Amino acid sequence: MSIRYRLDNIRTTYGSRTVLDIERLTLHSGCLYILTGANGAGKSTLLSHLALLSPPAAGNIALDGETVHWSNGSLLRLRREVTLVHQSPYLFTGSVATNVAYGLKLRGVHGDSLKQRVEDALALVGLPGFGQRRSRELSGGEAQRVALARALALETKVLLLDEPLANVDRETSELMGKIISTLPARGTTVVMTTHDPEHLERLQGERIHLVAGRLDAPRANRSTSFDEGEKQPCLLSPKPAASFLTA
Ligand SMILES: Nc1ncnc2c1ncn2[C@@H]1O[C@H](COP(=O)(O)OP(=O)(O)OP(=O)(O)O)[C@@H](O)[C@H]1O
Repeated sequence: MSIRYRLDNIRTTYGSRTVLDIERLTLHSGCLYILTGANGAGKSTLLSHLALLSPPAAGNIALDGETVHWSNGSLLRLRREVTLVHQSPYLFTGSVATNVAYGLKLRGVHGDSLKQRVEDALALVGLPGFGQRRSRELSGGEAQRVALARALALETKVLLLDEPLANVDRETSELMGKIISTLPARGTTVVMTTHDPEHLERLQGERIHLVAGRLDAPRANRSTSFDEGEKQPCLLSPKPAASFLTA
């Protein structure tokens, strides 16, 4: 059991308007969190903080016990532990394989190992053999799955998904839901947003509910708030697999 994120006294403002105000939020390794809330409640803003892409106006974020310093070289290193998949993910012109390989190449993966990880990731999202397809010729649902494959290939400690199941058909949604559900058992911290109550039921994650930028009903977020000695109910696996793509 380990604490992945600890957020303290987070306040985010746009002009004079406070859009996020979170006193304490603790997220663990090996957990799936479902982030809910009405339009404008602050879900994407919270995801962008967790992705370490934008700093809050005030407050502290620690990832794996390391406080994030927003202007320091360690930020890039910490960012590599986190992958954010946007609701309308951007795929580069070119092949699907080029897209999936992109982040891996940046991390120094090349040759046969790169090829294998790309193929494995595509197979995982149910698109085996799609590597040579042109990304611009994909349907919306296929593009969404390629974006998920690109994220999964990186095997980061944290996967943040902004409405990953919103624009896909039921079959794809069920497939992606199943894939997402397997990740916590491998040690990954997954945070995904949804507006669909069915996903809450189906994915069985720990719910984080935002109302106008604040955590709603502390009881609903009980398991996300760490108190010494409190049982952590969402810890699924004490031993993350070395590589889930080959597991
Ligand atoms: N760049 C920005 N400038 C000004 N206000 C912003 C900006 N980005 C977000 N906001 C405001 O911050 C609040 C939270 O927005 P956010 O996108 O985090 O909500 P959300 O819960 O993700 O909404 P949705 O479900 O519609 O995607 C909203 O009131 C939004 O208008």
